[in-house]
Amino acid sequence: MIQLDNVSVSYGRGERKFCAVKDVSLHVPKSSIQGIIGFSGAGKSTLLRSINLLERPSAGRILIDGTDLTNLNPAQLREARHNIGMIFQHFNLVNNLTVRKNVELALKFAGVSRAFRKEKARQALEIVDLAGKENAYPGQLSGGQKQRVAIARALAPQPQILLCDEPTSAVDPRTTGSILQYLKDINTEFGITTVLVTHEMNVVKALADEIAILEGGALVEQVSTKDIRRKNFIPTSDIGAYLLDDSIRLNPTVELAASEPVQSVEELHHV
Ligand SMILES: Nc1ncnc2c1ncn2[C@@H]1O[C@H](COP(=O)(O)OP(=O)(O)OP(=O)(O)O)[C@@H](O)[C@H]1O
Repeated sequence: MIQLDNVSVSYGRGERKFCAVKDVSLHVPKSSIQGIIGFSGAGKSTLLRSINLLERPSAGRILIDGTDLTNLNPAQLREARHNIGMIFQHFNLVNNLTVRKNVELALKFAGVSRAFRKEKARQALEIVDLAGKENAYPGQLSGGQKQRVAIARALAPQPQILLCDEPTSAVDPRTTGSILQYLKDINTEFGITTVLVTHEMNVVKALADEIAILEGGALVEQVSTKDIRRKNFIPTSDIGAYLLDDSIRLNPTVELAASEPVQSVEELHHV
């Protein structure tokens, strides 16, 4: 279970201080899928990254199964993060490591023995149907396969929570369907609580149980996909209205891209 209590996140200091997430409270029940949507710059990624403290809130609490992550010391936080997997828009694979070594990364950082790592990586790659690709390098894979490796990497430590930052934005529309299916199957089979940031209305409706709408860093609306399907949803925000149209993608400029380098050492440790 994830509980965000009055979370705010700021960037910069003094006169340059900018509040990217403003006083957001959100409850994500165990084993559910929470979508987060909003226009570009609304604070979606910042909010998602605050859940594992990749962005530390300037105010509020992040409770995971009742433990407030903002109160933990660095060693405790590292331990807590083993329970939280993360996948990124541009996969963040390490290009000079094989698929298997990429999947083993989080386990290696956790000090897991080589034999156990290998077995966990094998199991995780099986889940995403990449059992034959252990020795391939990321450069030899399609975008969809790279994202499946990233999913396997996030799953290998058997987390209870999976954070997904635009997981289908950098793959073609046909591949999007298969990535969504893997995420859905993983949620159903392992009961992993999933938080999904996306621009794509059809993606969030296909996957999420609940959808939170952010505008200017604030949570302006929350709706269940069940209510949308039953036509029980009367939107009060612009984006809420877009939810009724499957063809809309809030940020059409996202490029179908090859993988980008890992963005920070902390991120690399948190895969
Ligand atoms: N590291 C940073 N330093 C300063 N400002 C930042 C930083 N990261 C994000 N921001 C700003 O915070 C705001 C929210 O950014 P964020 O990436 O969370 O939005 P988003 O909704 O995920 O956008 P997008 O859909 O374009 O990815 C934006 O105005 C952005 O410019």
